[in-house]
Amino acid sequence: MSFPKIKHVRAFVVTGGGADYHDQGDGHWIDDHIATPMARYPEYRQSRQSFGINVLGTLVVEVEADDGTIGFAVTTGGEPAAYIVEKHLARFLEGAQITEIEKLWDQMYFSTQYYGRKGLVINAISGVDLALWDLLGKLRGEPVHQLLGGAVRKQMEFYATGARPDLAQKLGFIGGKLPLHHGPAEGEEGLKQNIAELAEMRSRVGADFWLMFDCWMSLDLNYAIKLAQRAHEHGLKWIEEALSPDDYWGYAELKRQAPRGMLVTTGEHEATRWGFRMLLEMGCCDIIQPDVGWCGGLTELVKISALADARGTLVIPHGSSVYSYHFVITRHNSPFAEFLMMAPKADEVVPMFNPLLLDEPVPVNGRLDVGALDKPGFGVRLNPACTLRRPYTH
Ligand SMILES: C[C@H](O)[C@H](O)CC(=O)C(=O)O
Ligand SMILES: [Mg+2]
Repeated sequence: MSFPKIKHVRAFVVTGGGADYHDQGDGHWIDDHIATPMARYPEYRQSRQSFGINVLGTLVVEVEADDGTIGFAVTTGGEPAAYIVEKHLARFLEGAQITEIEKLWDQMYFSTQYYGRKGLVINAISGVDLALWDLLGKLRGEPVHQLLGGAVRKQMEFYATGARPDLAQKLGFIGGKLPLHHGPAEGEEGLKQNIAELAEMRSRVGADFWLMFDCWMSLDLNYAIKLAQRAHEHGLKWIEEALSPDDYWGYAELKRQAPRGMLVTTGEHEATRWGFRMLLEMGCCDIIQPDVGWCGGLTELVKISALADARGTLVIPHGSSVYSYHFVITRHNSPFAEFLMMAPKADEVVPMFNPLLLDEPVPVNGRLDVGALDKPGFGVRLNPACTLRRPYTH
């Protein structure tokens, strides 16, 4: 069977929400005194935007085939990632077969390895990889989940990340993940406030609703162990990304010392099969949370997931909206998914990458039927009302 070849690759940037979900306006829960590694500096404690969390913006990658069909994807990375796509990665794609996704991934990864391996470069590769899967799905007239082997269940269940798990419960989600508000620099008083917030939420949602803490890399091991111990009596289901992503040894110790029954999760800032192999083999966590837009794309996520599956570890992708849903529905070791509440007060469901995508599926009553994903490719369109800027060409 012959497919058109890849004719052209383009990279655009967009600001204001989209895949860079931290790029929100004033008064949003996602920028309200959330614990971060930068909170040791009082001047950067109140707002993550103050230290530049939203400085990159969204990257949009378009891959056009000879017949004019366009696949696209969005991730975080903005202008520097657009440079990498246009000036470095595009050369491997243009003129290649669209069906050569494995080879193209390999070429993108190894040609950038001397300055890449994790972070921005892998975000750029992920964006290209997802655009290739979108294009392949469109050319074959099949949804991406079908290209991955097909759905293993008819419906996905979601937990919600945001400041109001009590409202998420009313909206039908199976659990709520709270941002941790205070880190080690705020001492015992901050720790007490963290526990008080959890206790308050527990009193609102009852005993059975899942509650989790997202610590966004902000803690040290001692604090993380104390937090886990004190949170245990309030039924914390998991403690997420407590430590620096580089501290594999700390995670292994945290997992050893976490109260029995509490899960340790991490991985949203980890990348590639080699990074996740470290987390898995060092016994760092119970759930890995790769972001498909940051870990190397779908081609890499499939490998990461196979490693995890062989060890009995769950893969619950971080955010990434529709790009992760097409994966989650195809894997038994991804039994539920995350939904990031992008409403400023976390009080209603709005599309995660709002306003950038049209037809972006969202959970209804905390659930999404596979039918909502049954469109060619990833099944989403770019919103023409959003201004795309192409900073580089080649
Ligand atoms: C709420 C967290 O600090 C972060 O913004 C999102 C995240 O880590 C997650 O969804 O997981
Ligand atoms: Mg997280």
